[in-house]
Amino acid sequence: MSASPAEARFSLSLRAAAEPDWSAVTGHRFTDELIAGTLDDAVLARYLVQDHRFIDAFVALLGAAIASADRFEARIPLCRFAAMVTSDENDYFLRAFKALGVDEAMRADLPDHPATATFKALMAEARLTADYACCLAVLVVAEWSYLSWAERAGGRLPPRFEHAEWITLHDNPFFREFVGWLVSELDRVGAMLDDAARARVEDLFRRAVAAERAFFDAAYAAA
Ligand SMILES: Cc1ncc(CO)c(N)n1
Repeated sequence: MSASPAEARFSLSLRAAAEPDWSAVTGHRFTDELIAGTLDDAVLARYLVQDHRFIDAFVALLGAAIASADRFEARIPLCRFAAMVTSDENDYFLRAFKALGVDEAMRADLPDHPATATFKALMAEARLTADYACCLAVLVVAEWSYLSWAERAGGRLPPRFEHAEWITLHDNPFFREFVGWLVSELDRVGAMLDDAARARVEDLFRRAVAAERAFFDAAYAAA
């Protein structure tokens, strides 16, 4: 996944340091039920309303990564990914809201769950560093963790599109290649950091994994 084994160790060590939260995210009950097609509609609706707001802050963070990347070769995959999220993925949200009977008034009335607020604040913090490595740390957690749970479906998809498409959006050749590149990019940039900068990346990475776990947990909290 990375240019050299020495660089590869940075992302793997970040992931290992984020246990047990990393495994709690990638093996979360939400993902098990999604893959099995047994996820409760109210849980999915609650999750998607909050996640659409996550995506807003996430696209802004992608923009900061695009702006702070050290070379044009890095801006290209980030731009392509931003284009996918704001087209195919946003379209999925709108169709899923319709299928689940979630209208715009309901979406507007629901407050941010504390888990959403925490995650949005973390993404804003990373974005406002205007530092490529810090932006990458949070992006890598979001995309690598989602690829990891989506891969567990192993190509067997549940019948309803609300479930199946949320899996395939996070496990398809384009997404797999992007996540592989994103992780190798964190390894490349991480190899150039001093100890203090490395510690900042580690801190953001670990807090992002904890935020992912709390975000899935929140979907099961009473409305
Ligand atoms: C909370 C969360 N993390 C990661 C992703 C993947 O982009 C997502 N859609 N939502």
